[in-house]
Amino acid sequence: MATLGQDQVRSELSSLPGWRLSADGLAIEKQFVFRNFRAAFAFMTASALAAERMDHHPEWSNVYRKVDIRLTTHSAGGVTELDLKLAAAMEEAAGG
Ligand SMILES: C[C@H](O)[C@H](O)[C@H]1CNC2=NC(N)=NC(=O)C2=N1
Repeated sequence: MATLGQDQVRSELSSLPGWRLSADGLAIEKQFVFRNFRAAFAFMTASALAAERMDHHPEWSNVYRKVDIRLTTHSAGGVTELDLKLAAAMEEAAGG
């Protein structure tokens, strides 16, 4: 799958609140902050199921009620439509 240009990524991110292009320009990123660990982990579970359905997987870490996420398409070496789709699925999983 083809990588998207930085201008295209920025324009598509306007409909994904809190998401930004990474400093290296190769990924999109967001930190989610939940009410507590239970809510953070429920979000991760729902996101993991969406990721499996899409066969597209996040780089992420969790500390207590925060989840830091970086989405990139490893096989393409940058951001593709799949990353934007997974970000949208994660917004859904977060109740957005
Ligand atoms: C074989 C399998 O489809 C690939 O390894 C998939 C799995 N999940 C993936 N996830 C992400 N983020 N990038 C990939 O290139 C990727 N490749």
